[in-house]
Amino acid sequence: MAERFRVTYATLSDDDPRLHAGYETGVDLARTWLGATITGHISPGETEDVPSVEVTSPHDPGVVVSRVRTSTDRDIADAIAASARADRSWAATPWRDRLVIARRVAELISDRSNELAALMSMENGKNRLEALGDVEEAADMIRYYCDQMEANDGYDHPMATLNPAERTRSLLRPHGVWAVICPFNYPMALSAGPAAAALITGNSVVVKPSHHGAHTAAKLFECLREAGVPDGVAVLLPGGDEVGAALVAHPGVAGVTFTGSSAVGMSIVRDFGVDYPKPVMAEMGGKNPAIVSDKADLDAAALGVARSAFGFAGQKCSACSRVYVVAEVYEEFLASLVAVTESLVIGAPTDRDAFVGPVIDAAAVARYREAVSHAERNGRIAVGGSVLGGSTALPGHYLAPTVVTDLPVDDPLFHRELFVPLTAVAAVADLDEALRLANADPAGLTAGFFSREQSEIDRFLDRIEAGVVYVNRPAGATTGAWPGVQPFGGWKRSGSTGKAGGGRYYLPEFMREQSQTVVM
Ligand SMILES: NC(=O)c1ccc[n+]([C@@H]2O[C@H](COP(=O)([O-])OP(=O)(O)OC[C@H]3O[C@@H](n4cnc5c(N)ncnc54)[C@H](O)[C@@H]3O)[C@@H](O)[C@H]2O)c1
Ligand SMILES: N[C@@H](CCC=O)C(=O)O
Repeated sequence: MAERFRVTYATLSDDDPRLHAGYETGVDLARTWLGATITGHISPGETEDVPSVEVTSPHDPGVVVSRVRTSTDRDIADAIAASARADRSWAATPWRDRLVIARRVAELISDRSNELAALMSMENGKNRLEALGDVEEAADMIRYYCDQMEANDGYDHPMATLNPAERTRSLLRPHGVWAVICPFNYPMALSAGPAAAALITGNSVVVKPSHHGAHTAAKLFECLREAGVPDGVAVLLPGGDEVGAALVAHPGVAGVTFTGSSAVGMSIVRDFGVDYPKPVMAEMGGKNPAIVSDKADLDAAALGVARSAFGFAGQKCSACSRVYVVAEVYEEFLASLVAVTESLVIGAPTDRDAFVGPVIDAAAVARYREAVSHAERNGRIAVGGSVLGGSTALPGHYLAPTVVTDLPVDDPLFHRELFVPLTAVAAVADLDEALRLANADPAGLTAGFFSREQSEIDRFLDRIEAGVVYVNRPAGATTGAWPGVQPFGGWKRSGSTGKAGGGRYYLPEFMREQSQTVVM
């Protein structure tokens, strides 16, 4: 086993050659997995021979990463039935025993972080440090949720009594079959995290990955099996959007954690639980602002904004896609941001030095082209603006990191989540105007602020409407939360529950309270 390194999203220095040697060994192993057929639960009578989707690497459309077999309606119905049967004994398994298994899963993930990260780099284009971070975040989420279960005594507590002959306890109990629907951009952390939370709290879980995360999810399922999660307790159901829709429409699903776009998330929030209310956790899109005061360290601000705007080519829900800068320092900040942006290395995600990799698909390239041409007509491109893919070195969906200026503050580029490496910058009169604009958007996921003045910091923290906020963070103005450190969840259009993953209030969302009074 390769030596372990703990890479987080705030890891800025990566000059240890052993880290890179480990990852490169992972690349060699992951290459041998390319082209595999990804299947999940296949019902008796169904075969592998149903429509499958060929998933190619965003870096190189000539590389087939996987063939994802589409789960059939029968697979889905049978998987949910099997999951419901398995859940009875899983829910009855003492929670401490469930934690032993979950912690084994976390160790297996950490042991395999190099090959899992390398596979992810090929599957969705995430660069090596970010992919290693995604894998390690998955393991740390599991560890954190285990610690939370222990810290809360399995959420089983004695209550007061009104009669000496009576004993009452309050306990949180699982719901049953829990669906986890995952986005393409964090295929380990955002499948393993919610799935582990569901399992630790005694639910069985059915996971529907994105096509560009299905291979990584299949490797997660190998860890679950090897750690001892019983058959049926965790089921993989690969497929497209229609599989996700069929899963949430099935009456046997008791709860759902969805992570993805606001449009899909809001439709699930509206439609899930027709006969009676059922828990739905929807973690959705962002349009995350950074505010730069005239009292800021402008170099730190430029670095933090660039890392958050262009890390994973702008494809994080937490990406910084709009920046409001107090007019006095606007030109100086912009020059610094342009310089940092020009210095970013664009390259194959498995390359050691690459910071910006490809975007996920041709649809993302089309969104970028449209946004750039809109910015050229209505504002100014300060840096970037070109489609780079198609060369021998960069055959896939590569885009230049782009900073757009001189747009009116109500321009759609300040409000549409684009999920490409493009950020819009505007000058504002003061912090009050910046806060008003930041809060005017219906999204409320993350936000960042740069200022050295405490009274301004207090005002920002008091008034900003977002679930995850950072002040003076060059490692990421709006990105880079870590489980147990920064609970991650959105306000307003960005999240449905007001509680956050990787935080103290997450596990109870997967359970329902029962008070039990017994007269002796
Ligand atoms: N708030 C967060 O924590 C968070 C984290 C990561 C990504 N995101 C958001 O996710 C989006 C990017 O991911 P994406 O492009 O994979 O999102 P997406 O909404 O297109 O897809 C997410 C998942 O939902 C499935 N799906 C699609 N239609 C469905 C339906 N009608 N019913 C059930 N499932 C359906 C997809 O197949 C996929 O597995 C961005 O908007 C980003 O901001 C949010
Ligand atoms: N947790 C990640 C974002 C996940 C969304 O895509 C961050 O904090 O940057």
